[in-house]
Amino acid sequence: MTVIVPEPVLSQTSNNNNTNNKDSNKEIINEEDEKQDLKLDGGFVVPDSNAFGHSFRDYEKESERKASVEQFYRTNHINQTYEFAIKKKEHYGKLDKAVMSIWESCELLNEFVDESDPDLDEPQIEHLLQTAEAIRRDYPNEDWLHLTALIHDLGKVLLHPSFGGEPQWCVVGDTYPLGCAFNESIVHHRYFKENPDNQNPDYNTKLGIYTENCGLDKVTMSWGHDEYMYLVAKGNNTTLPPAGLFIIRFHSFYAMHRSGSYKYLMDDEDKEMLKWLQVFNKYDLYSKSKVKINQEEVKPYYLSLIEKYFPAKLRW
Ligand SMILES: O[C@H]1[C@H](O)[C@@H](O)[C@H](O)[C@@H](O)[C@H]1O
Ligand SMILES: [Fe+2]
Ligand SMILES: [Fe+2]
Repeated sequence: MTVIVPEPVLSQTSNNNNTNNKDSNKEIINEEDEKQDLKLDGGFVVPDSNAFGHSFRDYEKESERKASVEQFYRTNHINQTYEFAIKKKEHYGKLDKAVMSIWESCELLNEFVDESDPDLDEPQIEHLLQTAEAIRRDYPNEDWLHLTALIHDLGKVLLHPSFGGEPQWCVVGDTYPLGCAFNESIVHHRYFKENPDNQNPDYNTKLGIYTENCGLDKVTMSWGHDEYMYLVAKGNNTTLPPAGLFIIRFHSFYAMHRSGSYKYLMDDEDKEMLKWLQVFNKYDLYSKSKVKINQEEVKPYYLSLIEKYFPAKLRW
């Protein structure tokens, strides 16, 4: 079956006069890229500040979450090695941990707050619904995008005891390639100094074990909820289009989709898919708020999408 994914809507008149939307988080965002992003946002108005009154993704700003988020990234950066990620992928790729519907696993996320996130301290299910509902408003005809948004963070069920009760440092947070040098645009980059791969001459060069433009599909990313949910979706034969799978798999790879690093690992198809990921990212990031979605009201719509794109029960 061929699934045709339309081009992202290029809104001619961006209704966004907000010049204050650059995250002051040391991410190098090129002006041109930023302008292009805004045209791609389908009309979404980027808020000035997060629920704590700060700019989004500001990892240096003093706040009630700063110290714990930094501690999170320290542990993450020291422990995510190439070998570690390969082992986790093999282990979880078996999909023998649980059999469960998509909605059941959404509900499991009710109890978790993401320790890596400076912008949100609400249970994860709120974030899933906020993202999906925001993107649905601006892209009413792309139902695959609504479902992608609903499930993009579902891999965080790895935190749950019935999935192995993994610690936060290998489930949440931004992701990055392993087996090659850590790029400086990665949040709290300095903590990689203590990562053993940083000393390994096979892994600490620009390309490391990869070849120029080999394609992200060939790259082993740090282990977390993105890769896990990708494996679950693929392994259960979802009919979501490739762009949906790409969003799920790389939405935490901010060094690539926001800072423009690691282009040398991408192939032409990745560059095509990136357009949709950048559309999605606006909603993923800027819909984070204290506003609650009425779950019971929207549930029937999402159940119908789940039924369209997934089997009733999935192997996890
Ligand atoms: O803290 C957040 C959160 O864990 C998200 O789910 C992830 O996708 C982001 O990359 C990360 O910055
Ligand atoms: Fe995520
Ligand atoms: Fe998210």
